Amino acid sequence: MGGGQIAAVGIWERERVSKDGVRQDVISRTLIAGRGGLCERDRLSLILQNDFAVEIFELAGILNEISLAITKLPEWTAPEHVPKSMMTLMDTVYIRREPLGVVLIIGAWNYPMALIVQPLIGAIAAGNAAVLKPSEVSENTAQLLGELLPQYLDKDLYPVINGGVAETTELLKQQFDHILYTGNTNVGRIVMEAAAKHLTPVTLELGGKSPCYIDADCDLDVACRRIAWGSVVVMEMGSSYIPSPEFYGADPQKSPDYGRIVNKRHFKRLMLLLEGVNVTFGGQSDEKDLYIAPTIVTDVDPSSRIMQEEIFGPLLPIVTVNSADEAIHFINKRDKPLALYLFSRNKTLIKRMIAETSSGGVTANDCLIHYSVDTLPFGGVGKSGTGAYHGKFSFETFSHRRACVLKSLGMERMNSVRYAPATDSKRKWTLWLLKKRKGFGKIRLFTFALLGILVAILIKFYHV
Ligand SMILES: NC(=O)c1ccc[n+]([C@@H]2O[C@H](COP(=O)([O-])OP(=O)(O)OC[C@H]3O[C@@H](n4cnc5c(N)ncnc54)[C@H](O)[C@@H]3O)[C@@H](O)[C@H]2O)c1
Ligand SMILES: CC(C)=CCC/C(C)=C/CC/C(C)=C/C=O
Repeated sequence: MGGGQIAAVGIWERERVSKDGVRQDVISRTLIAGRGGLCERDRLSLILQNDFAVEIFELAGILNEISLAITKLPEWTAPEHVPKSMMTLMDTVYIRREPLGVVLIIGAWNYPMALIVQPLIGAIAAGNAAVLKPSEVSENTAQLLGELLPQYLDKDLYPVINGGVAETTELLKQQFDHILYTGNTNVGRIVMEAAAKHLTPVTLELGGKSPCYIDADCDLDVACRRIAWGSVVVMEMGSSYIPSPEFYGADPQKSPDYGRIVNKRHFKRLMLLLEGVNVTFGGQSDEKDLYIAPTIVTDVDPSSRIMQEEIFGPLLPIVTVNSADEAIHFINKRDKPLALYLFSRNKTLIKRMIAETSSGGVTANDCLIHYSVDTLPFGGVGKSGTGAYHGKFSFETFSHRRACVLKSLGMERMNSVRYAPATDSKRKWTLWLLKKRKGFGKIRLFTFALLGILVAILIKFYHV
């Protein structure tokens, strides 16, 4: 796709969304159209085999966010009236959310549908056109998105560009109004560099290592089950780390619920991480089947590869610490993670660990749940990412907040205090007028008007 074509899409969209009434109608219809398309389970199941995982981890979030956006759109797009200073007391002061223009959404392979469509919902709700670049690693979903979306959404406004590094590199040369990228930190740098050439703002949804602390005061059985579930969900793999057949039977390779490594490259990468470490559970693999058993590694050296690199597979290294303080120190010595998981019965300790560390999000006594709450922003901090989305935060990410002050041409006497020639009295009045008064939002317009008139009389009286 050429830059001209993308720019043209942006201009047309900007014109089309410039009237709020039209905008809401267009957006609602677009979201509803998308919803119909994505609900078509018969089409999806052609390619997506594991219905439970697809429905719960990919589609549920998408459908809930579409409903939320449709319901909340009038509220999100309404002008937001804000507290005023004395100087703007008689003016209309508000924030207007406007579309940014044309945004680029680049997805990763582990939730290939959700990582493209969830940001897209926010982009559409905010009134943007969006170019979509699904991950080529999950090629079936990429193909499905390429086939399905143009059937339900305007293909000029929401084109799907499929391809690999070469195509993404070409796309990144174009000028966009925002880029949301999900993927690894190294490519995150490439995306940010390309965006910087056009001064394009970015949301980077990156990764890294997310620590999980298990306190001595904990129900280990519950913690293990929830951590096992969390590992499964993130890795698109499946097995309980508990040495029991509870989740997947005696042989996870035979379980229909247990996934496979996404491709040979990732299989080899994971097997390399296992070299020279102490495997205490699992470790079996079958390259032809891209299968790696759920594996626990203990007595890990913090400088080993498995502790340095992001894993993204069914390998769980366990580091023993002697205290919560040591765990906090361990976490703070490393890059700020995308997520932090804390398991303890001690609520005071959980609050302390949250206060003394930093991460994109936290879930206590479970894994990943903060991702599913659409009233929470989802994103990283530091090396795990910049910016956030989900629910209203997606809408905000893809909106420009335009500061609007609408004055009348009257009240010139009050304004005169800031005009030359400067006097001490004018200086004092101006400083007073610039002060923000608490509680203005609750005072009625009538009281505002009275106050304004009073100020004007005082200023006239003092001949400033
Ligand atoms: N923060 C989040 O929400 C989130 C969610 C899922 C995954 N992740 C992170 O994503 C990573 C896994 O994804 P991945 O990076 O292996 O995914 P990936 O290989 O699917 O790549 C992601 C995207 O980057 C593009 N890309 C790859 N190399 C590129 C290059 N040189 N130049 C330009 N574009 C390029 C790909 O085409 C793809 O669309 C992990 O680090 C994981 O933690 C983060
Ligand atoms: C549906 C429930 C209960 C949780 C959602 C879990 C989920 C899909 C997490 C994904 C988190 C994510 C994108 C991690 C990054 O790699």
